Amino acid sequence: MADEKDNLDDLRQQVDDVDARLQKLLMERASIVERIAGHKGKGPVTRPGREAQVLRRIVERHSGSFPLRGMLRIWREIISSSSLIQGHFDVAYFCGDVGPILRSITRDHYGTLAGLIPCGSAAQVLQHVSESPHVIGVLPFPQLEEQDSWWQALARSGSDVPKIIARLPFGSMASGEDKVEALAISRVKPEASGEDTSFLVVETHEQISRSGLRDLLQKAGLEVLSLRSYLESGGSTLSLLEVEGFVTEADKAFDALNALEDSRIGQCWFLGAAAVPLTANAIEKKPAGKGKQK
Ligand SMILES: O=C(O)C(=O)C[C@]1(C(=O)O)C=C[C@@H](O)C=C1
Repeated sequence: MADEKDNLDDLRQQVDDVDARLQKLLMERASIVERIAGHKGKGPVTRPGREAQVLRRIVERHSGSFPLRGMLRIWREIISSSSLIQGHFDVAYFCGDVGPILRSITRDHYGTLAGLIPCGSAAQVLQHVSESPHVIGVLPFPQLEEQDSWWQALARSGSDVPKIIARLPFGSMASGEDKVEALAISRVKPEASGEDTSFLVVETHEQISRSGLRDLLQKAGLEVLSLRSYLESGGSTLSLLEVEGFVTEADKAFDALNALEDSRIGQCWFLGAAAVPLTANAIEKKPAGKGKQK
């Protein structure tokens, strides 16, 4: 029931006023972003760690009836448009088995204006990203027992080797598609967001059980969250590990692994890191829908 004090025209006028203020604030935000761009030089413009911090703050502050998922979606558009103010970037995504879903996850995350490059294979995505610092790649999250997965191509050294920089969807936005996850790769250096997981590849020369490998890594101070293994033709095994925290080659855990001097362990590579996405729980616990909030 409408409140008798409220006059419809007045209320619409108030909405118009709020819209004008919002737009003015977004234009002000854009001019600040232009100044941020001046600090970045010619390098890549996106900073996934910072983006995660911005979105987490949106969740913390949120209250009232405006749906949080919608709010996050708006902010993804703001952030992506703000990246494009600073410089062009394209997103190459793998349109294999889960192609249509990966496309919509990519579009949700990188916004309406990002140029999307559909790729028929993960190798093509990797090639686009390797060739340009202005291309981000989106690839399916590695599955448990895949024999041929794209992450093996990142297990090498070199400054032009792409790194994992983000995990999508970050805001668990498109309902029904949440179960499909993807990883974004780029030549941007991964940056910590304060709540991250990292991806490492460890080579092992002899048969070693999953739990044995987990124990060894724990000795080096690494908390393994998940592990995927791949047997190479030469007989050694490559294992992709997702570990707790932001752990780069510069981390003491890498030295600790070498210091173990365990002959079963070979090389170890840092593949990148990603901000831990918002859980559906964190989003749903925020009120949405009709009714006044405290
Ligand atoms: O903080 C920055 O570096 C920005 O460029 C601003 C901003 C944003 O809109 O908040 C935009 C793009 C980056 O990926 C991260 C954040």
